[in-house]
Amino acid sequence: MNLLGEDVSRETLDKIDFYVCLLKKWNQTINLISKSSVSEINNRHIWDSAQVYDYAGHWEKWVDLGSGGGLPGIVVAILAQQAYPERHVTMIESDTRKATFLRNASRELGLETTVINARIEKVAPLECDILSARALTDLTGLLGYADRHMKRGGCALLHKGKTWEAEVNIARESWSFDVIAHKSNTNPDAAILEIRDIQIV
Ligand SMILES: C[S@@+](CC[C@H](N)C(=O)[O-])C[C@H]1O[C@@H](n2cnc3c(N)ncnc32)[C@H](O)[C@@H]1O
Repeated sequence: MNLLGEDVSRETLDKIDFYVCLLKKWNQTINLISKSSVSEINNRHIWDSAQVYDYAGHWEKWVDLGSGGGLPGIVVAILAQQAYPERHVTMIESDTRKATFLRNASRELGLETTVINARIEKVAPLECDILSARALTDLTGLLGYADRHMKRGGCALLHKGKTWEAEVNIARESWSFDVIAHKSNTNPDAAILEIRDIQIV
């Protein structure tokens, strides 16, 4: 696997394999990913999540909203761990059983993440460099969350499905922002939206 033009180490790939094992095991009792997607877990979830890492550039503080089973929060933390141990990932997840999974998986994987078991809108502003969210809510809602938790000059990297263009147009009614749409490598209809300079209109 190649990210940012760098080869990913054997150790990192082994951690990703271990994370996949944990996801599959816990998915038998908690709905972390849809049962129908388990057979395609690497492409549908792991490499799909890993794409945001490519677009992040330099960062110290990453916040992933509505992390569920750790997509993309845990994947990003694994990718950063070896080369950039000073980088920190915080995950916000309101479902207590999923938050327990995130804490447990982080411990088993040796990741120094922070898991906040609360609603995003109730958490005090986190001032992050990078904010991510996958399969959480529409773009207008995500921009409200980003405005709360991203620091000035920060960047939101948002997984969006085939409605992304319509969502951008609707969001422009409430927010002004700069956006670059990166075509998804795992789904031709989907995009990773790189969003900066968010301001309410
Ligand atoms: C559809 S899942 C997506 C999970 C993961 N990001 C993924 O791509 O598989 C959305 C997650 O966001 C959480 N969630 C929804 N609204 C939330 C809120 N306001 N605050 C915190 N977590 C929330 C849900 O509990 C759920 O785990």
